[in-house]
Amino acid sequence: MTWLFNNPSEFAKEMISGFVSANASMVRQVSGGVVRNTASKPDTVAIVIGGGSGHYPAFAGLVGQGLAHGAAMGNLFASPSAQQICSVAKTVNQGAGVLLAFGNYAGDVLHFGLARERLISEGIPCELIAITDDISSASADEIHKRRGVAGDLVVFKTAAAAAEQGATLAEVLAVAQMANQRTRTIGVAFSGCTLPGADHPLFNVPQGRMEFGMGIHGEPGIRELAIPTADELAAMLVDKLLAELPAGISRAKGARAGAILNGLGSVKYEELFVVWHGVARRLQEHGITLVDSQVGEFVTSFDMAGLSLTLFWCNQQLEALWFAPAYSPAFKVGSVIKAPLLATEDIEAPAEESVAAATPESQAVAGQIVIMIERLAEAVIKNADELGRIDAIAGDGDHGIGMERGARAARDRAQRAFQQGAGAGTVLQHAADAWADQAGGTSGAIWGVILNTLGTAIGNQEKPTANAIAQAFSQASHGVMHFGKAKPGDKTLVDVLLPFSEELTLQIEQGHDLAAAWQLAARKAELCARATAQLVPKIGRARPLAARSLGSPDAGAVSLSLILNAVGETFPAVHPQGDTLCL
Ligand SMILES: Nc1ncnc2c1ncn2[C@@H]1O[C@H](COP(=O)(O)OP(=O)(O)O)[C@@H](O)[C@H]1O
Ligand SMILES: O=C(COP(=O)(O)O)[C@@H](O)CO
Repeated sequence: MTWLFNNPSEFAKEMISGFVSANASMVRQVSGGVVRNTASKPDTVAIVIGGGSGHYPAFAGLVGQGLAHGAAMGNLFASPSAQQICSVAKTVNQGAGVLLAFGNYAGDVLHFGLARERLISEGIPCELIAITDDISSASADEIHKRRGVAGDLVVFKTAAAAAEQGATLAEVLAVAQMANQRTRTIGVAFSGCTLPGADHPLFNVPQGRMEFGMGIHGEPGIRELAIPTADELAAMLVDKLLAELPAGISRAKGARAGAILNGLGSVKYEELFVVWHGVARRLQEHGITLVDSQVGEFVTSFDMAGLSLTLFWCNQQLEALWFAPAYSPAFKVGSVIKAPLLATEDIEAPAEESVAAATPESQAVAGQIVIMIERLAEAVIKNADELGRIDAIAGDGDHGIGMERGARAARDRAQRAFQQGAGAGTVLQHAADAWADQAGGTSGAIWGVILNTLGTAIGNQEKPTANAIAQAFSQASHGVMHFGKAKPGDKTLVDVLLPFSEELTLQIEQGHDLAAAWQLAARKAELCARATAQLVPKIGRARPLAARSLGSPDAGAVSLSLILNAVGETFPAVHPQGDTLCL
Protein backbone atom coordinates (compact mmCIF):
# COMPACT_ATOMS: atom_id res chain seq x y z
CA MET A 1 0.00 0.00 0.00
CA THR A 2 1.23 3.51 -0.78
CA TRP A 3 -0.14 5.61 2.06
CA LEU A 4 0.84 9.14 1.19
CA PHE A 5 0.22 11.03 -2.01
CA ASN A 6 -1.59 14.09 -3.34
CA ASN A 7 -2.85 13.69 -6.89
CA PRO A 8 -1.69 10.16 -7.90
CA SER A 9 -0.95 11.29 -11.46
CA GLU A 10 1.47 13.91 -10.07
CA PHE A 11 3.22 11.41 -7.77
CA ALA A 12 6.35 10.85 -9.88
CA LYS A 13 6.78 14.56 -10.57
CA GLU A 14 6.39 15.54 -6.91
CA MET A 15 8.66 12.71 -5.80
CA ILE A 16 11.44 13.98 -8.10
CA SER A 17 11.26 17.56 -6.89
CA GLY A 18 11.22 16.43 -3.25
CA PHE A 19 14.21 14.17 -3.89
CA VAL A 20 16.17 16.96 -5.58
CA SER A 21 15.38 19.45 -2.85
CA ALA A 22 16.52 16.98 -0.19
CA ASN A 23 19.79 16.22 -2.04
CA ALA A 24 20.64 19.61 -3.51
CA SER A 25 24.35 19.26 -2.74
CA MET A 26 24.54 16.33 -5.16
CA VAL A 27 21.77 16.60 -7.76
CA ARG A 28 19.65 19.11 -9.61
CA GLN A 29 16.54 18.74 -11.73
CA VAL A 30 16.62 19.32 -15.48
CA SER A 31 14.09 18.68 -18.20
CA GLY A 32 13.75 14.88 -18.37
CA GLY A 33 15.28 13.90 -15.03
CA VAL A 34 18.14 14.77 -12.71
CA VAL A 35 21.86 15.43 -13.19
CA ARG A 36 24.86 15.94 -10.94
CA ASN A 37 24.88 19.31 -9.24
CA THR A 38 28.67 19.21 -9.11
CA ALA A 39 31.17 19.93 -11.86
CA SER A 40 32.33 16.87 -13.83
CA LYS A 41 35.72 16.38 -15.45
CA PRO A 42 35.78 17.86 -18.97
CA ASP A 43 36.41 15.55 -21.92
CA THR A 44 35.28 12.43 -20.07
CA VAL A 45 32.46 10.10 -21.08
CA ALA A 46 29.12 10.90 -19.44
CA ILE A 47 27.02 8.06 -18.02
CA VAL A 48 23.26 8.51 -18.37
CA ILE A 49 21.12 5.93 -16.63
CA GLY A 50 17.36 5.73 -16.39
CA GLY A 51 14.08 3.90 -16.32
CA GLY A 52 10.65 4.10 -14.78
CA SER A 53 10.02 5.63 -11.38
CA GLY A 54 8.98 3.41 -8.47
CA HIS A 55 12.38 1.69 -8.17
CA TYR A 56 14.22 4.12 -5.86
CA PRO A 57 17.18 4.44 -5.45
CA ALA A 58 17.25 3.41 -9.10
CA PHE A 59 17.69 5.63 -10.85
CA ALA A 60 17.99 9.17 -9.48
CA GLY A 61 19.62 8.05 -6.22
CA LEU A 62 22.59 6.76 -8.21
CA VAL A 63 23.53 10.12 -9.71
CA GLY A 64 26.61 11.77 -8.25
CA GLN A 65 30.39 11.97 -8.40
CA GLY A 66 31.93 8.65 -9.41
CA LEU A 67 28.53 7.31 -10.38
CA ALA A 68 26.04 8.43 -13.06
CA HIS A 69 26.15 11.93 -14.51
CA GLY A 70 22.41 11.99 -14.99
CA ALA A 71 19.24 9.92 -14.82
CA ALA A 72 16.29 10.13 -17.20
CA MET A 73 13.21 9.46 -15.13
CA GLY A 74 10.01 8.05 -16.52
CA ASN A 75 6.65 7.84 -14.87
CA LEU A 76 5.77 5.02 -12.46
CA PHE A 77 6.90 1.75 -14.04
CA ALA A 78 7.15 3.35 -17.49
CA SER A 79 10.36 4.06 -19.34
CA PRO A 80 11.37 7.68 -19.87
CA SER A 81 10.87 9.08 -23.37
CA ALA A 82 13.63 9.51 -25.95
CA GLN A 83 13.16 13.25 -25.57
CA GLN A 84 13.79 13.08 -21.81
CA ILE A 85 16.86 10.90 -22.34
CA CYS A 86 18.27 13.25 -24.99
CA SER A 87 17.65 16.25 -22.79
CA VAL A 88 19.53 14.70 -19.85
CA ALA A 89 22.32 13.42 -22.11
CA LYS A 90 22.87 16.80 -23.75
CA THR A 91 23.01 18.49 -20.35
CA VAL A 92 25.71 16.17 -19.02
CA ASN A 93 27.76 15.61 -22.19
CA GLN A 94 31.38 16.50 -21.32
CA GLY A 95 32.62 16.31 -24.89
CA ALA A 96 33.73 12.65 -24.99
CA GLY A 97 30.37 11.00 -25.71
CA VAL A 98 27.61 9.43 -23.67
CA LEU A 99 26.92 5.88 -22.50
CA LEU A 100 23.21 5.18 -21.96
CA ALA A 101 22.66 2.37 -19.42
CA PHE A 102 19.30 0.90 -18.43
CA GLY A 103 17.45 -2.33 -17.60
CA ASN A 104 16.40 -4.48 -20.55
CA TYR A 105 12.66 -3.68 -20.82
CA ALA A 106 10.76 -3.13 -24.07
CA GLY A 107 9.90 0.53 -23.45
CA ASP A 108 13.42 1.37 -22.30
CA VAL A 109 15.01 -0.40 -25.26
CA LEU A 110 12.84 1.55 -27.73
CA HIS A 111 13.26 4.97 -26.12
CA PHE A 112 16.98 4.68 -25.30
CA GLY A 113 17.60 3.31 -28.82
CA LEU A 114 15.81 6.26 -30.37
CA ALA A 115 17.66 8.67 -28.10
CA ARG A 116 20.98 7.19 -29.22
CA GLU A 117 20.08 7.72 -32.88
CA ARG A 118 19.08 11.32 -32.21
CA LEU A 119 22.21 12.10 -30.19
CA ILE A 120 24.46 10.66 -32.88
CA SER A 121 22.62 12.64 -35.55
CA GLU A 122 23.36 15.78 -33.51
CA GLY A 123 27.07 14.95 -33.39
CA ILE A 124 27.22 13.44 -29.87
CA PRO A 125 28.92 10.02 -29.88
CA CYS A 126 26.68 7.61 -28.00
CA GLU A 127 26.59 3.93 -27.04
CA LEU A 128 24.10 1.94 -25.03
CA ILE A 129 23.87 -1.06 -22.79
CA ALA A 130 20.66 -2.90 -21.81
CA ILE A 131 21.39 -4.73 -18.56
CA THR A 132 20.34 -8.39 -18.34
CA ASP A 133 21.28 -9.75 -14.90
CA ASP A 134 17.95 -11.40 -13.89
CA ILE A 135 18.53 -15.11 -14.49
CA SER A 136 14.89 -16.03 -13.92
CA SER A 137 13.61 -13.99 -16.86
CA ALA A 138 14.99 -16.12 -19.72
CA SER A 139 17.24 -19.12 -20.19
CA ALA A 140 21.01 -18.93 -20.48
CA ASP A 141 20.63 -19.44 -24.26
CA GLU A 142 18.57 -16.28 -24.47
CA ILE A 143 20.49 -13.96 -22.16
CA HIS A 144 19.62 -10.99 -24.41
CA LYS A 145 15.96 -11.42 -23.36
CA ARG A 146 16.70 -11.19 -19.64
CA ARG A 147 15.56 -8.21 -17.57
CA GLY A 148 17.79 -5.83 -15.65
CA VAL A 149 17.32 -5.64 -11.87
CA ALA A 150 19.70 -4.99 -8.95
CA GLY A 151 22.71 -5.88 -11.10
CA ASP A 152 22.11 -2.47 -12.74
CA LEU A 153 24.19 -1.01 -9.92
CA VAL A 154 27.29 -3.06 -10.81
CA VAL A 155 27.16 -1.95 -14.43
CA PHE A 156 26.45 1.70 -13.62
CA LYS A 157 29.15 1.84 -10.96
CA THR A 158 31.98 0.22 -12.90
CA ALA A 159 31.22 2.02 -16.18
CA ALA A 160 31.08 5.34 -14.32
CA ALA A 161 34.39 4.64 -12.58
CA ALA A 162 36.03 3.89 -15.92
CA ALA A 163 34.60 7.12 -17.35
CA GLU A 164 35.89 9.07 -14.34
CA GLN A 165 39.39 7.65 -15.01
CA GLY A 166 39.32 9.03 -18.54
CA ALA A 167 38.48 5.88 -20.54
CA THR A 168 37.19 6.42 -24.08
CA LEU A 169 33.55 5.73 -24.98
CA ALA A 170 34.51 2.38 -26.54
CA GLU A 171 36.44 1.43 -23.39
CA VAL A 172 33.60 2.47 -21.09
CA LEU A 173 31.16 0.42 -23.18
CA ALA A 174 33.51 -2.57 -22.98
CA VAL A 175 33.62 -2.27 -19.17
CA ALA A 176 29.81 -2.05 -19.00
CA GLN A 177 29.47 -5.15 -21.21
CA MET A 178 32.02 -7.05 -19.17
CA ALA A 179 30.30 -6.10 -15.89
CA ASN A 180 26.92 -7.11 -17.29
CA GLN A 181 28.29 -10.44 -18.49
CA ARG A 182 29.72 -11.20 -15.02
CA THR A 183 26.66 -10.18 -12.99
CA ARG A 184 23.75 -12.47 -12.08
CA THR A 185 20.67 -11.86 -9.92
CA ILE A 186 17.78 -13.94 -8.62
CA GLY A 187 14.83 -12.46 -6.72
CA VAL A 188 11.83 -13.61 -4.71
CA ALA A 189 8.58 -11.89 -3.74
CA PHE A 190 6.10 -12.47 -0.92
CA SER A 191 3.51 -9.88 -1.94
CA GLY A 192 2.72 -7.49 -4.81
CA CYS A 193 2.89 -3.72 -4.84
CA THR A 194 0.15 -1.11 -4.96
CA LEU A 195 0.71 2.05 -6.98
CA PRO A 196 -0.31 5.42 -5.48
CA GLY A 197 -4.07 5.89 -5.60
CA ALA A 198 -4.80 2.30 -6.64
CA ASP A 199 -7.28 0.39 -4.48
CA HIS A 200 -5.78 -3.02 -5.15
CA PRO A 201 -2.28 -4.42 -5.71
CA LEU A 202 -0.90 -4.51 -9.23
CA PHE A 203 -0.20 -8.21 -8.72
CA ASN A 204 -0.52 -10.70 -5.89
CA VAL A 205 1.39 -13.55 -4.32
CA PRO A 206 -0.85 -15.91 -2.32
CA GLN A 207 -0.63 -15.60 1.46
CA GLY A 208 2.25 -17.59 2.94
CA ARG A 209 3.72 -18.32 -0.49
CA MET A 210 6.80 -17.06 -2.27
CA GLU A 211 7.22 -16.41 -5.98
CA PHE A 212 10.75 -17.50 -6.89
CA GLY A 213 12.16 -15.34 -9.70
CA MET A 214 9.47 -12.64 -9.76
CA GLY A 215 10.38 -9.45 -11.64
CA ILE A 216 10.25 -5.88 -10.37
CA HIS A 217 6.94 -5.12 -12.10
CA GLY A 218 5.28 -8.36 -11.01
CA GLU A 219 6.56 -10.43 -13.92
CA PRO A 220 5.92 -14.02 -12.81
CA GLY A 221 8.68 -16.17 -11.42
CA ILE A 222 9.87 -19.67 -12.19
CA ARG A 223 7.85 -21.35 -9.45
CA GLU A 224 5.73 -20.68 -6.40
CA LEU A 225 6.49 -22.32 -3.05
CA ALA A 226 5.88 -21.96 0.66
CA ILE A 227 7.98 -19.23 2.30
CA PRO A 228 11.06 -20.99 3.70
CA THR A 229 13.21 -19.98 6.69
CA ALA A 230 15.76 -17.22 6.18
CA ASP A 231 18.63 -19.73 6.05
CA GLU A 232 16.81 -21.98 3.59
CA LEU A 233 16.09 -18.97 1.37
CA ALA A 234 19.73 -17.85 1.57
CA ALA A 235 20.91 -21.29 0.45
CA MET A 236 18.33 -21.43 -2.35
CA LEU A 237 19.41 -18.06 -3.76
CA VAL A 238 23.13 -18.81 -3.58
CA ASP A 239 22.79 -22.28 -5.09
CA LYS A 240 20.63 -20.98 -7.94
CA LEU A 241 23.20 -18.35 -8.84
CA LEU A 242 26.07 -20.82 -8.60
CA ALA A 243 24.30 -23.14 -11.00
CA GLU A 244 24.94 -20.64 -13.78
CA LEU A 245 28.47 -19.32 -13.64
CA PRO A 246 29.32 -16.80 -16.35
CA ALA A 247 31.82 -17.61 -19.08
CA GLY A 248 35.32 -17.06 -17.74
CA ILE A 249 34.53 -18.47 -14.27
CA SER A 250 35.21 -22.19 -14.47
CA ARG A 251 34.30 -22.97 -10.85
CA ALA A 252 32.97 -21.14 -7.85
CA LYS A 253 35.56 -22.47 -5.40
CA GLY A 254 38.38 -19.98 -5.16
CA ALA A 255 36.64 -17.32 -7.30
CA ARG A 256 36.32 -13.72 -6.11
CA ALA A 257 32.83 -12.20 -6.11
CA GLY A 258 30.91 -9.24 -4.78
CA ALA A 259 27.37 -9.63 -3.46
CA ILE A 260 24.34 -7.37 -3.22
CA LEU A 261 21.39 -8.40 -1.07
CA ASN A 262 18.68 -6.05 -2.24
CA GLY A 263 15.40 -5.31 -0.49
CA LEU A 264 12.59 -4.88 -3.01
CA GLY A 265 10.44 -2.48 -1.01
CA SER A 266 8.94 -3.57 2.26
CA VAL A 267 11.25 -6.24 3.64
CA LYS A 268 12.92 -4.71 6.71
CA TYR A 269 16.66 -4.17 6.92
CA GLU A 270 16.70 -6.45 9.99
CA GLU A 271 15.23 -9.28 7.91
CA LEU A 272 17.77 -8.60 5.16
CA PHE A 273 20.61 -8.91 7.67
CA VAL A 274 19.23 -12.22 8.93
CA VAL A 275 19.14 -13.52 5.35
CA TRP A 276 22.58 -12.07 4.66
CA HIS A 277 23.97 -14.03 7.60
CA GLY A 278 22.91 -17.21 5.78
CA VAL A 279 24.11 -15.97 2.37
CA ALA A 280 27.60 -15.15 3.66
CA ARG A 281 27.89 -18.57 5.31
CA ARG A 282 26.74 -20.37 2.18
CA LEU A 283 29.16 -18.46 -0.04
CA GLN A 284 31.95 -19.35 2.35
CA GLU A 285 30.93 -23.03 2.29
CA HIS A 286 31.30 -22.92 -1.49
CA GLY A 287 34.79 -21.51 -1.12
CA ILE A 288 34.03 -18.12 -2.69
CA THR A 289 36.14 -15.14 -1.66
CA LEU A 290 33.73 -12.34 -0.95
CA VAL A 291 35.31 -9.04 -1.99
CA ASP A 292 32.42 -6.81 -0.94
CA SER A 293 28.91 -7.15 0.46
CA GLN A 294 26.14 -4.61 0.11
CA VAL A 295 22.92 -5.16 2.05
CA GLY A 296 20.14 -2.61 1.57
CA GLU A 297 17.81 -1.21 -1.09
CA PHE A 298 19.28 -0.57 -4.54
CA VAL A 299 16.53 -1.38 -7.06
CA THR A 300 13.05 -1.65 -5.55
CA SER A 301 9.54 -2.31 -6.76
CA PHE A 302 7.49 0.18 -4.79
CA ASP A 303 6.17 -1.57 -1.68
CA MET A 304 6.66 -5.10 -2.99
CA ALA A 305 7.75 -7.48 -0.24
CA GLY A 306 10.72 -9.39 -1.54
CA LEU A 307 14.44 -9.42 -1.99
CA SER A 308 17.07 -10.36 -4.52
CA LEU A 309 20.63 -11.60 -4.41
CA THR A 310 23.19 -10.42 -6.96
CA LEU A 311 26.65 -11.89 -7.41
CA PHE A 312 29.22 -10.19 -9.59
CA TRP A 313 32.23 -12.28 -10.48
CA CYS A 314 35.33 -10.17 -10.29
CA ASN A 315 38.45 -9.84 -12.32
CA GLN A 316 41.12 -7.34 -11.38
CA GLN A 317 39.64 -4.56 -13.47
CA LEU A 318 36.06 -5.00 -12.28
CA GLU A 319 37.13 -5.16 -8.64
CA ALA A 320 39.23 -1.99 -8.89
CA LEU A 321 36.41 -0.09 -10.63
CA TRP A 322 33.86 -1.29 -8.06
CA PHE A 323 35.95 0.16 -5.23
CA ALA A 324 36.71 3.51 -6.94
CA PRO A 325 35.28 6.37 -4.86
CA ALA A 326 31.70 7.47 -5.48
CA TYR A 327 29.33 9.83 -3.76
CA SER A 328 25.65 9.77 -4.68
CA PRO A 329 22.50 10.11 -2.56
CA ALA A 330 22.03 6.35 -2.24
CA PHE A 331 25.47 4.81 -2.80
CA LYS A 332 28.80 5.93 -1.44
CA VAL A 333 32.20 4.27 -1.68
CA GLY A 334 35.48 5.50 -0.14
CA SER A 335 35.98 9.22 -0.10
CA VAL A 336 35.75 11.54 -3.08
CA ILE A 337 37.39 14.93 -3.40
CA LYS A 338 34.29 17.06 -3.53
CA ALA A 339 33.85 18.85 -6.86
CA PRO A 340 32.50 22.42 -6.80
CA LEU A 341 28.75 22.95 -7.08
CA LEU A 342 27.51 24.08 -10.48
CA ALA A 343 26.44 27.70 -10.80
CA THR A 344 22.68 28.32 -10.76
CA GLU A 345 22.73 29.88 -14.23
CA ASP A 346 23.96 26.58 -15.70
CA ILE A 347 20.36 25.38 -15.64
CA GLU A 348 19.26 25.06 -19.26
CA ALA A 349 16.31 27.03 -20.60
CA PRO A 350 13.44 25.04 -22.17
CA ALA A 351 13.53 25.02 -25.97
CA GLU A 352 11.07 27.25 -27.83
CA GLU A 353 8.34 25.46 -29.80
CA SER A 354 8.04 26.68 -33.39
CA VAL A 355 6.08 25.47 -36.41
CA ALA A 356 7.19 24.96 -40.01
CA ALA A 357 5.63 27.03 -42.81
CA ALA A 358 2.42 25.58 -44.30
CA THR A 359 0.00 26.34 -47.15
CA PRO A 360 -3.57 27.50 -46.31
CA GLU A 361 -4.85 24.16 -47.72
CA SER A 362 -2.69 22.23 -45.31
CA GLN A 363 -3.70 24.51 -42.41
CA ALA A 364 -7.35 23.71 -43.15
CA VAL A 365 -6.60 19.98 -43.08
CA ALA A 366 -4.71 20.54 -39.81
CA GLY A 367 -7.92 21.92 -38.28
CA GLN A 368 -9.73 18.69 -39.15
CA ILE A 369 -6.91 16.62 -37.75
CA VAL A 370 -7.09 18.53 -34.46
CA ILE A 371 -10.79 17.59 -34.19
CA MET A 372 -9.84 13.96 -34.79
CA ILE A 373 -7.14 14.06 -32.11
CA GLU A 374 -9.60 15.65 -29.68
CA ARG A 375 -12.04 12.82 -30.35
CA LEU A 376 -9.26 10.26 -29.98
CA ALA A 377 -8.28 11.71 -26.59
CA GLU A 378 -11.91 11.68 -25.41
CA ALA A 379 -12.22 7.99 -26.31
CA VAL A 380 -8.95 7.08 -24.59
CA ILE A 381 -9.82 9.00 -21.41
CA LYS A 382 -13.27 7.38 -21.26
CA ASN A 383 -11.80 3.89 -21.64
CA ALA A 384 -8.57 4.28 -19.65
CA ASP A 385 -9.70 2.08 -16.74
CA GLU A 386 -10.83 -0.70 -19.03
CA LEU A 387 -7.53 -0.58 -20.96
CA GLY A 388 -5.66 -0.82 -17.65
CA ARG A 389 -7.76 -3.81 -16.67
CA ILE A 390 -6.97 -5.62 -19.93
CA ASP A 391 -3.25 -4.81 -19.62
CA ALA A 392 -3.19 -6.09 -16.02
CA ILE A 393 -4.16 -9.59 -17.18
CA ALA A 394 -0.76 -10.18 -18.73
CA GLY A 395 1.08 -6.86 -18.59
CA ASP A 396 1.81 -4.29 -15.90
CA GLY A 397 -1.65 -2.70 -15.86
CA ASP A 398 -0.51 0.77 -16.89
CA HIS A 399 -1.68 0.82 -20.51
CA GLY A 400 -4.72 3.02 -19.78
CA ILE A 401 -2.72 5.47 -17.68
CA GLY A 402 0.02 5.73 -20.30
CA MET A 403 -2.39 6.10 -23.22
CA GLU A 404 -4.33 8.78 -21.35
CA ARG A 405 -1.17 10.73 -20.57
CA GLY A 406 -0.06 10.48 -24.20
CA ALA A 407 -3.43 11.32 -25.76
CA ARG A 408 -3.98 14.36 -23.53
CA ALA A 409 -0.51 15.67 -24.31
CA ALA A 410 -0.96 15.05 -28.05
CA ARG A 411 -4.31 16.84 -28.04
CA ASP A 412 -2.95 19.89 -26.19
CA ARG A 413 0.13 20.15 -28.39
CA ALA A 414 -1.88 19.67 -31.60
CA GLN A 415 -4.25 22.46 -30.59
CA ARG A 416 -1.31 24.74 -29.81
CA ALA A 417 0.46 23.99 -33.09
CA PHE A 418 -2.75 24.63 -35.04
CA GLN A 419 -3.21 27.99 -33.31
CA GLN A 420 0.37 28.85 -34.31
CA GLY A 421 -0.56 28.26 -37.97
CA ALA A 422 0.87 24.75 -38.41
CA GLY A 423 -0.01 22.58 -41.37
CA ALA A 424 -1.32 19.01 -41.20
CA GLY A 425 2.09 17.36 -41.11
CA THR A 426 3.43 19.57 -38.34
CA VAL A 427 0.30 19.17 -36.21
CA LEU A 428 0.73 15.39 -36.39
CA GLN A 429 4.47 15.58 -35.71
CA HIS A 430 4.02 17.84 -32.69
CA ALA A 431 1.30 15.52 -31.40
CA ALA A 432 3.69 12.58 -31.92
CA ASP A 433 6.49 14.20 -29.92
CA ALA A 434 4.15 15.19 -27.10
CA TRP A 435 2.65 11.69 -26.94
CA ALA A 436 5.99 9.89 -26.87
CA ASP A 437 7.42 12.35 -24.38
CA GLN A 438 4.55 12.36 -21.90
CA ALA A 439 3.48 8.73 -22.10
CA GLY A 440 6.91 7.03 -22.10
CA GLY A 441 6.61 3.22 -22.08
CA THR A 442 6.35 0.96 -25.10
CA SER A 443 3.08 2.35 -26.39
CA GLY A 444 4.36 5.93 -26.05
CA ALA A 445 7.28 5.13 -28.36
CA ILE A 446 5.02 3.28 -30.82
CA TRP A 447 2.39 6.02 -30.94
CA GLY A 448 5.17 8.54 -31.50
CA VAL A 449 6.22 6.53 -34.57
CA ILE A 450 2.64 6.20 -35.88
CA LEU A 451 1.79 9.91 -35.69
CA ASN A 452 5.21 11.04 -36.81
CA THR A 453 5.12 8.81 -39.90
CA LEU A 454 1.62 10.01 -40.78
CA GLY A 455 2.78 13.62 -40.36
CA THR A 456 5.87 13.17 -42.51
CA ALA A 457 3.87 11.44 -45.24
CA ILE A 458 1.08 14.04 -45.30
CA GLY A 459 3.37 17.10 -45.10
CA ASN A 460 2.44 20.77 -45.00
CA GLN A 461 1.78 21.53 -48.65
CA GLU A 462 -1.01 19.95 -50.69
CA LYS A 463 -4.27 18.62 -49.44
CA PRO A 464 -3.69 14.84 -49.47
CA THR A 465 -5.61 12.45 -51.69
CA ALA A 466 -7.47 9.49 -50.12
CA ASN A 467 -4.78 7.30 -51.66
CA ALA A 468 -2.05 9.33 -50.01
CA ILE A 469 -3.73 8.86 -46.63
CA ALA A 470 -3.97 5.10 -47.14
CA GLN A 471 -0.33 5.14 -48.22
CA ALA A 472 0.59 7.08 -45.05
CA PHE A 473 -1.06 4.39 -42.89
CA SER A 474 0.80 1.70 -44.77
CA GLN A 475 4.07 3.52 -44.08
CA ALA A 476 3.10 3.87 -40.41
CA SER A 477 2.44 0.10 -40.14
CA HIS A 478 5.79 -0.74 -41.66
CA GLY A 479 7.49 1.96 -39.60
CA VAL A 480 6.13 0.45 -36.39
CA MET A 481 7.24 -3.06 -37.40
CA HIS A 482 10.71 -1.83 -38.33
CA PHE A 483 11.05 0.15 -35.10
CA GLY A 484 9.54 -2.30 -32.57
CA LYS A 485 10.49 -5.53 -34.42
CA ALA A 486 7.02 -7.03 -33.86
CA LYS A 487 5.60 -9.15 -36.66
CA PRO A 488 1.94 -9.89 -37.44
CA GLY A 489 0.77 -12.59 -35.02
CA ASP A 490 3.05 -11.51 -32.15
CA LYS A 491 0.01 -10.15 -30.28
CA THR A 492 0.66 -6.42 -30.41
CA LEU A 493 -1.10 -3.46 -31.96
CA VAL A 494 0.55 -4.43 -35.27
CA ASP A 495 -2.21 -7.06 -35.52
CA VAL A 496 -4.67 -4.18 -35.89
CA LEU A 497 -2.63 -1.47 -37.59
CA LEU A 498 -1.53 -3.59 -40.54
CA PRO A 499 -4.98 -5.05 -41.42
CA PHE A 500 -6.53 -1.61 -40.95
CA SER A 501 -4.11 -0.04 -43.40
CA GLU A 502 -4.51 -2.91 -45.90
CA GLU A 503 -8.30 -2.67 -45.74
CA LEU A 504 -8.21 1.12 -46.11
CA THR A 505 -6.05 0.81 -49.23
CA LEU A 506 -8.29 -1.90 -50.68
CA GLN A 507 -11.53 0.00 -50.10
CA ILE A 508 -10.12 3.19 -51.61
CA GLU A 509 -8.82 1.27 -54.62
CA GLN A 510 -12.33 -0.14 -55.02
CA GLY A 511 -13.72 3.39 -55.33
CA HIS A 512 -14.96 4.23 -51.82
CA ASP A 513 -14.37 7.75 -50.52
CA LEU A 514 -12.18 8.10 -47.43
CA ALA A 515 -15.08 8.26 -44.95
CA ALA A 516 -16.67 5.05 -46.22
CA ALA A 517 -13.35 3.25 -46.60
CA TRP A 518 -12.37 4.29 -43.07
CA GLN A 519 -15.63 2.96 -41.65
CA LEU A 520 -15.02 -0.46 -43.23
CA ALA A 521 -11.36 -0.54 -42.20
CA ALA A 522 -12.22 0.48 -38.63
CA ARG A 523 -14.74 -2.36 -38.46
CA LYS A 524 -11.98 -4.73 -39.57
CA ALA A 525 -9.70 -3.23 -36.88
CA GLU A 526 -12.30 -4.04 -34.24
CA LEU A 527 -12.53 -7.67 -35.36
CA CYS A 528 -8.76 -8.01 -35.47
CA ALA A 529 -8.40 -6.50 -31.99
CA ARG A 530 -10.88 -9.06 -30.65
CA ALA A 531 -9.06 -11.84 -32.48
CA THR A 532 -5.81 -11.08 -30.64
CA ALA A 533 -7.40 -12.93 -27.70
CA GLN A 534 -6.52 -16.17 -29.50
CA LEU A 535 -2.87 -15.20 -29.97
CA VAL A 536 0.08 -15.99 -27.73
CA PRO A 537 2.32 -12.98 -27.02
CA LYS A 538 5.81 -13.31 -28.48
CA ILE A 539 7.17 -9.88 -27.58
CA GLY A 540 6.89 -7.27 -24.81
CA ARG A 541 5.89 -7.47 -21.17
CA ALA A 542 3.17 -10.10 -21.81
CA ARG A 543 5.62 -12.63 -23.33
CA PRO A 544 6.44 -14.43 -20.06
CA LEU A 545 2.72 -14.53 -19.25
CA ALA A 546 1.66 -16.37 -22.39
CA ALA A 547 -0.74 -18.74 -20.64
CA ARG A 548 -2.46 -15.95 -18.72
CA SER A 549 -2.75 -13.85 -21.84
CA LEU A 550 -4.50 -16.49 -23.97
CA GLY A 551 -8.22 -15.70 -24.11
CA SER A 552 -7.73 -11.96 -23.50
CA PRO A 553 -7.09 -9.41 -26.23
CA ASP A 554 -3.91 -7.37 -26.42
CA ALA A 555 -4.34 -4.02 -24.66
CA GLY A 556 -2.51 -2.01 -27.34
CA ALA A 557 -4.56 -3.65 -30.09
CA VAL A 558 -7.80 -2.80 -28.28
CA SER A 559 -6.81 0.83 -27.70
CA LEU A 560 -5.81 1.24 -31.35
CA SER A 561 -9.12 -0.18 -32.57
CA LEU A 562 -10.98 2.09 -30.16
CA ILE A 563 -9.11 5.10 -31.51
CA LEU A 564 -9.64 4.20 -35.17
CA ASN A 565 -13.37 3.81 -34.56
CA ALA A 566 -13.57 7.05 -32.57
CA VAL A 567 -11.75 8.95 -35.33
CA GLY A 568 -14.09 7.38 -37.90
CA GLU A 569 -17.05 8.88 -36.04
CA THR A 570 -15.72 12.39 -36.71
CA PHE A 571 -16.12 12.06 -40.46
CA PRO A 572 -19.79 13.10 -40.77
CA ALA A 573 -19.31 15.91 -38.24
CA VAL A 574 -16.16 17.26 -39.86
CA HIS A 575 -17.36 16.84 -43.40
CA PRO A 576 -21.13 17.35 -43.56
CA GLN A 577 -20.95 17.46 -47.36
CA GLY A 578 -18.79 14.38 -47.61
CA ASP A 579 -15.13 13.76 -47.33
CA THR A 580 -13.03 16.93 -47.35
CA LEU A 581 -10.05 15.75 -45.33
CA CYS A 582 -8.56 14.79 -48.67
CA LEU A 583 -9.01 15.62 -52.35
N1 LIG B 1 7.48 -4.37 -30.23
C1 LIG B 1 6.26 -3.88 -30.27
N2 LIG B 1 5.77 -3.36 -31.41
C2 LIG B 1 4.52 -2.86 -31.47
N3 LIG B 1 3.70 -2.81 -30.40
C3 LIG B 1 4.15 -3.29 -29.25
C4 LIG B 1 5.43 -3.86 -29.10
N4 LIG B 1 5.58 -4.27 -27.81
C5 LIG B 1 4.42 -3.97 -27.19
N5 LIG B 1 3.58 -3.38 -28.04
C6 LIG B 1 2.24 -2.88 -27.77
O1 LIG B 1 2.34 -2.05 -26.62
C7 LIG B 1 1.29 -2.39 -25.73
C8 LIG B 1 1.72 -2.13 -24.30
O2 LIG B 1 1.94 -0.77 -24.14
P1 LIG B 1 2.36 -0.20 -22.71
O3 LIG B 1 1.27 -0.46 -21.76
O4 LIG B 1 2.86 1.16 -22.88
O5 LIG B 1 3.57 -1.19 -22.42
P2 LIG B 1 4.64 -1.27 -21.27
O6 LIG B 1 3.93 -0.90 -20.00
O7 LIG B 1 5.07 -2.70 -21.34
O8 LIG B 1 5.73 -0.32 -21.65
C9 LIG B 1 1.03 -3.84 -25.97
O9 LIG B 1 -0.29 -4.17 -25.62
C10 LIG B 1 1.28 -4.00 -27.47
O10 LIG B 1 0.12 -3.75 -28.24
O1 LIG C 1 8.77 -0.57 -16.43
C1 LIG C 1 9.75 -0.02 -16.80
C2 LIG C 1 10.08 0.16 -18.20
O2 LIG C 1 9.46 -0.82 -18.96
P1 LIG C 1 8.30 -0.55 -20.01
O3 LIG C 1 8.62 -1.53 -21.05
O4 LIG C 1 8.32 0.88 -20.44
O5 LIG C 1 7.01 -0.84 -19.27
C3 LIG C 1 10.65 0.59 -15.88
O6 LIG C 1 10.12 0.61 -14.61
C4 LIG C 1 12.02 0.01 -15.83
O7 LIG C 1 12.80 0.96 -16.44
